[in-house]
Amino acid sequence: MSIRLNCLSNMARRLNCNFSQWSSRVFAAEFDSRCDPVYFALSAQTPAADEKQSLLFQKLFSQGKAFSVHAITDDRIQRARSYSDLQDKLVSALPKSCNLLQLIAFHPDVNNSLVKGFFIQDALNNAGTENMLKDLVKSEEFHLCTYVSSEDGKLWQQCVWSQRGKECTEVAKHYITVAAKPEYHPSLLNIINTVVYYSFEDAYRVLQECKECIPESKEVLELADQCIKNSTKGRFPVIVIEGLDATGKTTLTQSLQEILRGALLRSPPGCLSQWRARFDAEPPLIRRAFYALGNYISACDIARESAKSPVIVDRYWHSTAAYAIATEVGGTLESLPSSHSEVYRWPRDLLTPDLVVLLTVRPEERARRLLARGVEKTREEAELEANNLFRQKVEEAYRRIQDPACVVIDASPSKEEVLSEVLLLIQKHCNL
Ligand SMILES: Nc1ncnc2c1ncn2[C@@H]1O[C@H](COP(=O)(O)OP(=O)(O)O)[C@@H](O)[C@H]1O
Ligand SMILES: Nc1ccn([C@H]2C[C@H](O)[C@@H](COP(=O)(O)OP(=O)(O)O)O2)c(=O)n1
Repeated sequence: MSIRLNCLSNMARRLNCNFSQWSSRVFAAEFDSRCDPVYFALSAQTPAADEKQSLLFQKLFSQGKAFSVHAITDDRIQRARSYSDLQDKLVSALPKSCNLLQLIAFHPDVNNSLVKGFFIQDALNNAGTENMLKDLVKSEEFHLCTYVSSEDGKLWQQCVWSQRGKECTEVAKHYITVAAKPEYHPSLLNIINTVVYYSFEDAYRVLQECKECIPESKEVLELADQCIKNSTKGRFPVIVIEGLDATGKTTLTQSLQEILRGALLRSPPGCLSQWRARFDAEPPLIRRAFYALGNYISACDIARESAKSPVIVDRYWHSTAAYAIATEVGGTLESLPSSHSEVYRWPRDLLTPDLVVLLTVRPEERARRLLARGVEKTREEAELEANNLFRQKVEEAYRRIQDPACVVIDASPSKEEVLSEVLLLIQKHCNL
């Protein structure tokens, strides 16, 4: 399957089709995270027939029958939750003959314009699939589109369906043309303040908007209300240890705590543990706001403790931003925002540590440690293991975060060697 799809996106590039102008929303159908999506746009006017385009669209839309679905509400919380629900419904209800892909719609270069949806190819063109999707539209939270060709198969149109009274009716129809690949992967449009938050207020606002649908938000907000805004560091150093799971953070932070006679803290802080699973089950918009607030709550503890002793912190803002960016950005390492992108900047109102150490471990060694530990993996960690690419993206995002940037340590050697290397670093950076 991936070979066929790979061919498809390469084909769009090779064909050098006549690209439509970006006046309208552009759609990107993502077939495989390792290659570019196929980009297409809509046009009210009949485009000139183009052999190459029709060939590409035939492959895209006529593998049996093609559909797309996306949530349409303006409420960002409801839209994010509807998208998650829709994914669960589609995964469980679609027949095996269907291929479920991610489809995103966006206005190039317009921040926060990205809307996530799904593209469905039904190889067997089951009537049941179409009826099931039309049923979904009844909730009025979603738009359903079907794709039809002209009789000669040269032109393709997207038909939009909506529930009108008892009937699911076609409400609009547009021609489809190939669109140029944008300079940046469209997922970058939705990082700032959608999955990575750069101020207490921005993260706080998201949970405020969730108070009705997620009652636990109120309790998290109450804890956030108690934390002192813009808390500042005491006179002792604050050292953050970062890295993927099983890179040795727990082992190292415990040793550092003993040797430096310091305080050991973590983000998210213990007071949020009871709600972590609840927010982990929510879409990224909400889940990442929870972790962002966790950092501000931890910052209060760090400020207090660093007045008394050195502070060692197990995960902090680097983790929050790196996982969020890597999850949000589709495609390969090249799709990550470039090194100087503003997405890697540190939030101005968050307490800054003196040193951030990133532990990296060779993939084979990390797999060995995970296996030896024998704990049940979180869904995300299972994905990390299955998806080497995702792991690389998280690590690369860690490395790109600035002010403070992290110091990268190879944590594959023995515990003792890793500890002494980090102690040397601490001496150098923190005057200890
Ligand atoms: N330097 C090291 N060499 C070999 N094994 C290690 C090393 N550091 C940690 N481990 C082992 O690897 C596993 C994961 O370490 P842990 O500290 O729990 O990682 P994390 O907190 O990053 O998930 C544990 O079983 C631990 O004993
Ligand atoms: N400060 C933090 C800490 C964790 N996170 C998120 C990032 C990932 O989605 C998970 C990783 O957590 P996980 O439970 O695997 O971490 P541990 O290694 O067990 O500490 O939590 C965060 O966003 N911000």
